[in-house]
Amino acid sequence: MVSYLEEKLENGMQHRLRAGAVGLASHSDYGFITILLQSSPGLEVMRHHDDAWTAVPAVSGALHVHVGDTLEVLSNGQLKSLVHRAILNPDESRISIASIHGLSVDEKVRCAQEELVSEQSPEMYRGSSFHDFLGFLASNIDSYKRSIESLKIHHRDE
Ligand SMILES: O=C(O)CCC(=O)C(=O)O
Ligand SMILES: [Fe+2]
Repeated sequence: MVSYLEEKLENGMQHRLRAGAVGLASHSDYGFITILLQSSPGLEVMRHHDDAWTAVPAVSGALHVHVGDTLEVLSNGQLKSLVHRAILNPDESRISIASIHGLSVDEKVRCAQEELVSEQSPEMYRGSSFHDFLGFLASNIDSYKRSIESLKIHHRDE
């Protein structure tokens, strides 16, 4: 059993991949905000205005904070969640710690109704919970779809 595990783990080791390969595929995080600490470069974010990938420098002790899907839903799209990914570097080991902040598993979040929804500005996303998100992941395991796309409400005049 040990050799079975060793072989599987060794095959899955990311250092076997070429430099610059994507280690963690493009995604946005569930939750309101993510607070992330990286020990060396690797994190890349997609710029909102032109979708270009931009490396986030690893500054010792600096925390990187970004908006997650739940905050996009809560703000009715006024704040956009950040698409990001992690790139491999076979010469340097890298540790990243991501702390993703959300509500309890069955708590559905939808946007603030009275403050943000009107005839001119209709609700843009269906409410959903972390439980719903896990269900989405399980049924889209082989695709790179973002769960927030599945929450968008399509209004008739769009
Ligand atoms: O390793 C990284 O910098 C990214 C980690 C990440 O995106 C995540 O855990 O959601
Ligand atoms: Fe992430």
